[in-house]
Amino acid sequence: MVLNDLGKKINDALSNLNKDYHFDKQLLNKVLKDIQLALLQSDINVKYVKQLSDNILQKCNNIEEAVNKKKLIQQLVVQELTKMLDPKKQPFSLKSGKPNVVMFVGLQGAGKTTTCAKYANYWKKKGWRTCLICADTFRAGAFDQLQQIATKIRIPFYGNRTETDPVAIAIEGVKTFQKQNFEVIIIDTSGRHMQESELFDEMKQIYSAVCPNECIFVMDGSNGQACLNQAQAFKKAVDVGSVIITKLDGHSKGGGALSAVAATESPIIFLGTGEHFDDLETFKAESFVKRLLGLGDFKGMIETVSEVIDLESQQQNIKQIAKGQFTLRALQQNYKSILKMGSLNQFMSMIPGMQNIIQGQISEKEQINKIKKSLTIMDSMSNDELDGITQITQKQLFRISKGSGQPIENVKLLIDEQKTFAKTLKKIMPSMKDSDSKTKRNAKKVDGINDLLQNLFKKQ
Ligand SMILES: Nc1nc2c(ncn2[C@@H]2O[C@H](COP(=O)(O)OP(=O)(O)OP(=O)(O)O)[C@@H](O)[C@H]2O)c(=O)[nH]1
Repeated sequence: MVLNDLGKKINDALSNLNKDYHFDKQLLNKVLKDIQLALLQSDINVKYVKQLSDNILQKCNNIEEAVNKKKLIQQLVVQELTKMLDPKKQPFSLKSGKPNVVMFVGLQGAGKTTTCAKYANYWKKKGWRTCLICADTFRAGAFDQLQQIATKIRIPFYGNRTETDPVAIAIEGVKTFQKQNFEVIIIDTSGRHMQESELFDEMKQIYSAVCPNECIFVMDGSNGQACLNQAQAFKKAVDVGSVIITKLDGHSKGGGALSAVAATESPIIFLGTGEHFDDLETFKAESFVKRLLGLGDFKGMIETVSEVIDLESQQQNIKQIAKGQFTLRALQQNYKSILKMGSLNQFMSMIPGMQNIIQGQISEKEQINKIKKSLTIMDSMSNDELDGITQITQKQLFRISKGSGQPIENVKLLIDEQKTFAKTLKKIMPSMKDSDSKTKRNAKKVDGINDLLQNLFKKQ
């Protein structure tokens, strides 16, 4: 995940507090110094670093009495980092069935066009009627770039190659899509330099003309603490509702951008973590900090799982699983749910300790490919085969392999995988028999998905 190094360094500092050590003020100061160093190395503003360690020190008055000192300080670090990154302001939430107009602004090359596409893809995957408008008439090629991406992710696109007025394009695009009952109408605008007052005026004109429900400021995270001035300049010009920080992949100094934006009190909603459409991580301060420190985020995980799995419509599936019948169809449904969850790595980092397990294992792209291959194979199976009514014979193996275009070994591997999951579930199901509460059902789904995910991350 983003800022892996920071998380590792803070954890290294905390490991000095193992119970066996003799604890005194000197040791506490050393631990706090190491934490300060880790934060400074990831470019977090020195003012925040000082504030954070002062606050922790103040709350450590009775630490000698604490049974688990490491845990106490870890909790304080989580609290203080969360406080720093959480502006306590709720970001805009989309209204279902209504046209939500979302305008993207930012400096030249910050990653607006790419992020518009990622944002569109994110909401489309969640079932929203989403579309894209190119109101960038400044950069030659912006029209083609967005149109090509829109085609790739199958999202309706509006642009006008011959019109030179971005305001007219934005108005026309919004009108067109409103008439067609689109719910998320995304406007990409030209990139600006902070000194270019004309382009700032143009941005204000588009803003006034379309009155967006949400204005998102896209910022290049590799600019570190300079992000603060940029965010403030844009906030002054238009009513920036929230921020997306891009290019945080592999940027060890990403803490600078995070803390700088936090100072503007605009909620950060997503982080851009790569050039691909799926490289977008949702950002919630507490969840982010917990995952950063490898503590997992069960609340976030349950929310994610409940969001993508319609428990009511899956009653039949759950009943079957409860009887220990984990069929290929159940596996197919679970794999489809996993694909809907967005970033797999982000999901995995919600599981405590999983961060260490997945490091060095197969990449997210490889996992997704593996799932997609399995789904292609299952698409070539009959209903009876998926439901376990017919045994899959050698002849059927050949048919499925031919139909899916996958080698026969992959078909066998998938069937073995399903048998392993079924066995595991049979073992753990009896302990759940006496429960039917929603939370336990959700927790059970999470368990099942954990098993699947753990397996996916194994090197083949
Ligand atoms: N590594 C990485 N690259 C990114 C990310 N987001 C965007 N990029 C890359 O940044 C470059 C600029 O992205 P664009 O989306 O064209 O930027 P823009 O803000 O629309 O550019 P202008 O319209 O000229 O202002 C492209 O090469 C993108 O692939 C990210 O999260 N990570």
